[in-house]
Amino acid sequence: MAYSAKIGPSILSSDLSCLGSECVRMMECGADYLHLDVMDGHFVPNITFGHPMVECLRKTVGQDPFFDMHMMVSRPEQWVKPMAAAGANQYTFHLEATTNPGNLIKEIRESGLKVGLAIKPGTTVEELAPWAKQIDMALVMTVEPGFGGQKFMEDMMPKVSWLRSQFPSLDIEVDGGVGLETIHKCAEAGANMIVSGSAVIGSDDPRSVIALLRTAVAEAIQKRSLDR
Ligand SMILES: O=C(CO)[C@H](O)[C@H](O)COP(=O)(O)O
Ligand SMILES: [Fe+2]
Repeated sequence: MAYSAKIGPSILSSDLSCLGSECVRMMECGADYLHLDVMDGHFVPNITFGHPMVECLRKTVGQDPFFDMHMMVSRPEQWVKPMAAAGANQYTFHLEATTNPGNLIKEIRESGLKVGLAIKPGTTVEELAPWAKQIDMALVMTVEPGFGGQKFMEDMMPKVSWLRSQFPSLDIEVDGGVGLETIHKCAEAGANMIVSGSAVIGSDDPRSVIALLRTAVAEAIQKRSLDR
């Protein structure tokens, strides 16, 4: 099985005045990667930060941590090169935000980044499927994008199961309301890249939460491989 369990804290719900040290803290607590939420106030009704912040975070955390950029922006084409120059590793754009996903995938790759493709809750997985063989990761949103701390949408799990059945080695990420109460649904459905914001950042013991999330996913992966 090509994919493995990876936990990527979303720093959206951390103290935004301390983003650098929060990123370092998450890596020290065992995070596999960092999920950085970029919002432009247009694609979603909220604003976070852009590539200048990413450049500063890269300087603070060093070269190793993998930055998965969740681009909740209306013109994703505009930020590929700036994000690559700032030190991003993966550029995850929304299918709903572009009329030419094929061209954008090509641009992202040519900039040396991995490609993630995200769908909002109202977008069907069949719309993502034609691109699945060209991307590194599919992101199935489990909340309406825009804010941390929302309730997990369990009715998104059939999308994850279907993707896992059709693309057995694809990295599949879930994002929104994922924590210790909801991880088992995600893991059983076949998600392997787990974004968790408030459940990790808000915990007194983020190290344990990250470890428990990873174990749940790793066990589901092992079970799936034994069932095959
Ligand atoms: O993309 C996002 C919101 O649009 C965030 O990554 C997500 O909401 C994570 O936070 P939480 O785990 O608290 O839901
Ligand atoms: Fe996100």
